[in-house]
Formats: sequence, structure tokens, C-alpha cells
Amino acid sequence: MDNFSGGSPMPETDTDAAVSAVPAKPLPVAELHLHIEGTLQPELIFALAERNGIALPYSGLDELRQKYEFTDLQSFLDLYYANMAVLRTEQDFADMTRAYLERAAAAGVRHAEIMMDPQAHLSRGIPLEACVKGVASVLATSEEEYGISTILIAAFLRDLPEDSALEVLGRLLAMNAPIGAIGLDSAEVGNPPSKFERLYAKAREAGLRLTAHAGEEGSASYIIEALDILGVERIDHGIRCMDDPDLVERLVDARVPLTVCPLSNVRLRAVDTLADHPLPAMLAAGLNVSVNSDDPAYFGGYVDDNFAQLTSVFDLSDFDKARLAANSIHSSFASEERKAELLAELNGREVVD
Ligand SMILES: Nc1ncnc2[nH]cnc12
Ligand SMILES: [Zn+2]
Repeated sequence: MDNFSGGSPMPETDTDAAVSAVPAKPLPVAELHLHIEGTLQPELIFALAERNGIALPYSGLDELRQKYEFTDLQSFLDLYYANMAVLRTEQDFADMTRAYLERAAAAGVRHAEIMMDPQAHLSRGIPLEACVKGVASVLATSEEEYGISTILIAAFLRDLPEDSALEVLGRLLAMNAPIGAIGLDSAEVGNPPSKFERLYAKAREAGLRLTAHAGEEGSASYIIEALDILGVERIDHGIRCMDDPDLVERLVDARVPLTVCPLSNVRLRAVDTLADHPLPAMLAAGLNVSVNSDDPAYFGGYVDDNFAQLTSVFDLSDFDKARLAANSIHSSFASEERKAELLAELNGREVVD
């Protein structure tokens, strides 16, 4: 942050005005909390349905979009899993991944850690190879093609038994799937991290990095369990830590990364409005928070949209935005060399909205 140069000055000459009329380049960030199945835009859902001869239960885009009113996490998950029906072939997974990377590059994403839910596809009869290869084949060249380095995270559905997760992790390891980490997602309340102790032990033994959703709808105790029982290095969401001052102190002291998703929290009613979001209080408390999009096709925006809306509601300073971007890079599972590259890029630029 040493070279951080503050906001854009007001234009004083015609040349300055012309330069400032060029659309601002977004902040270079790492996106650490992104479900690839949550990037399926309505248009792509219809295109894939047509390609695969699948009849959708919606007459058109408008009817589908009307379903994007959620009352809680489960009401979203119901639609999220239902829409996955259009993903059938390796090509479908590849096309979805390419569409995300293209949009993410425009949002300033320079490194992405991408979760996929293999169990949600296996249960529909899709071969594990099709979903893994479809996503991974595109990620393999993401840095050259989109300027985005990537890591694939296998996320496990916490509302299924641990044995199912163990079986799928075993198959991923046996096929040498190019995964760098595991995660834990889906319906949180009633499915605490302690249910997955053996899964995380197995992943750790295999040399994988560890993250888990905790404290999205579940209480602060889920965050404590994820740290103490699963040994995670990062917490996805984690906003409910703000209910427990001792936990906040622990997270600050240990610099535990929290991958916060503001627009998701509003759309899933974890908070009432963006103005009620705890992100500014989390920053003020010294927590290691980053801004992420979670399921951008469902929640109204990609990472740049999250930054833009946060800025409009909270008047975030350039310093705050640069800190959030730097946190995202430091908190990634990228190599130290890649992190240094991204931090140099971040520090060498002026920050604008
Ligand atoms: N926000 C979220 N919480 C839990 N599981 C998810 N799967 C996709 N998005 C999710
Ligand atoms: Zn998530």
C-alpha cells in the first residue's frame, strides 16, 4: 500500500479532461468466493437448454428472472440447483467457465479461486469427468487468455452425509483432478462444520488448501468450529462473527481471511439492506475482509458491481478499496510470486471507482 496514490485529481486541462473521459480501469483484485454454477446467466440457461433439448419450466427470460426474489439461502439454493439441469456435457461446463472469465476480466479480477459443486452434478447422472474437465480445461489457459490466474476448489454439500463427500473427494484424488483446495457450501444451519471433520483431515493429508462457508446464516459458533475442528485457513462469508467480540479479536489477531459477499448477503436477506451490511464495521475492527460476488448471475452483480454499490452506499475511501483489494490478494492460495505480481500491479496504479 506504500505507493498508493489516492483519488484522481479534478481535470484541469483539456488533455486531462480527455484522459479522464476514458473509462476507469477497475481495481485489480483476487476473487476468492465464487461458485461457477452461480455464474449461469439466464441467457446461457436458455441457450444450453436449447442445445441439450431440455424443456425449462419457464416460458422465457422474464419469467425466469421473476424467480430471482429470495427469502433466505434455501430459497436461492432451490433455484440454483434446479437451473443446473441445463449443464450436461463437458462443453456446457467449459462455456459457462469461459463466460465467467470474460466478465471477470472486465471486472478487474486478476486471480480467481473458483468453487464447483461436483455432488450436485453427480446426483443428476453427470459423469465427474465431464464437469471437472469442462471447467478445468478452460482454467488451464485462463492466465494467457484472460489475464486471470485460477485455482479450482471442490466444494462439498454440507446437507449431504459426510460419507458422500469422502467418496467424491476420493474419486477426485484418484483421477488426479486439478483441484487446489476444498470448500463446504449449501444449507448451513443444522449442518455444522463438525460434521465434516474426517473430510477435512483427508484433504489436508492430500496437501489441499482448506476453506469453508461459515457464519453466513449460521451463528458465530460455526466459524469457531470451522477453525478449530476443520482447521480451515479461510472463512467464506463469516459476517456473523460480528455477534461475538472474542471471536472478532481472535480473527483479527490471526489475520484469518473472510471472503465477504455483500450483494449476496442482501439478496439472501442475511442483512436487510446494503446500508446495514457490516463490511465497514468489519474493516474498522481490523478484520481481513475481501469483497466477492458468490453467485453473480443470481445476486445482481460481479465483483466490480459489489465495489460500486458499496462505494455508493458507504462512500468507501480509495484507501479502503485498495485495502480490500490487497486483502484479497494476500488471502489467496496463489503462489508467493503471483501474489507479488498482483500487489505490484495494485500499488502501481491510481485508484478510481
Ligand atoms: N451463498 C451460498 N451459501 C451456501 N452455499 C452456496 N452455494 C452457492 N452459493 C452459496
Ligand atoms: Zn458461497
